[in-house]
Amino acid sequence: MSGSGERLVVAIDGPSGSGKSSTARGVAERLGLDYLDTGAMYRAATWLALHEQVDRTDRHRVSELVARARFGIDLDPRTATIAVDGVDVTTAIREPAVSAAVSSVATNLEVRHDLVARQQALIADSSRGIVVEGRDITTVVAPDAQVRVLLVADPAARVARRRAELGETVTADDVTDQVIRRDADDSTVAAFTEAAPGVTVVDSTHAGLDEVIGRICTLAEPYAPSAT
Ligand SMILES: Nc1ncnc2c1ncn2[C@@H]1O[C@H](COP(=O)(O)OP(=O)(O)O)[C@@H](O)[C@H]1O
Ligand SMILES: Nc1ccn([C@H]2C[C@H](O)[C@@H](COP(=O)(O)OP(=O)(O)O)O2)c(=O)n1
Repeated sequence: MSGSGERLVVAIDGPSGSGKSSTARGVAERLGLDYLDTGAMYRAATWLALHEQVDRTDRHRVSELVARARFGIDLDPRTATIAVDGVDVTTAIREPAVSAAVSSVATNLEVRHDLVARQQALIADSSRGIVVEGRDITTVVAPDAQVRVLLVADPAARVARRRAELGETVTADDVTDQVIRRDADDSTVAAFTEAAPGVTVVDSTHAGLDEVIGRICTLAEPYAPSAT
């Protein structure tokens, strides 16, 4: 399991727009590790609930639907595709409708229990070592990871990044909803606003992507002799 010394596990948590996905993928590519985006799993569960038109306030129905679903998760950081019951949803899970609804599924504790178990199984099965990113990786999913990072950035920087990414497709209010409101909702079930003991805080507000990737690779160096 993670932390036992044989396989490197890098756990990265942080709020929306802090740079988790791009940073985690970059670290995984540089160190030759697998990559798991746990947010994509909550998004895929949300896509399924929307697709099946299940009432998301009916928490038990949503969790039953998710429990029956087969997730196809590609751990290659260069591709990182995700499928639900054989349907590739890699692009669909980034749609505004999924972003707006995902917190209602991510705050469903039955769904969390199910997805955390699946994430831990994927980590246990990774023979190369793995970079895992989300909101509760350093605290719940892989608290014994050798490298544990809380990636933060000022709210204004996070909103600006999301805005640049989404472009003309969304309004300023939508972007603020996707970043600030969603973090407030998500932080009711996962502690990603403060670093847990032993977790290194990395602030990306004024640090470029390459610099942030480099800092995390440096933290991993003692555990990955081939790391640069
Ligand atoms: N250190 C950084 N400096 C500037 N922009 C960044 C940095 N890290 C990521 N980004 C950009 O910010 C946006 C959001 O990054 P992303 O990795 O999706 O964040 P998260 O997964 O935390 O929501 C992307 O467009 C990404 O290229
Ligand atoms: N380990 C995780 C990962 C994500 N979530 C929630 C929080 C978010 O609202 C959604 C989607 O996460 P995602 O990382 O894709 O969100 P951002 O791209 O950072 O905006 O899932 C969670 O509760 N626990």
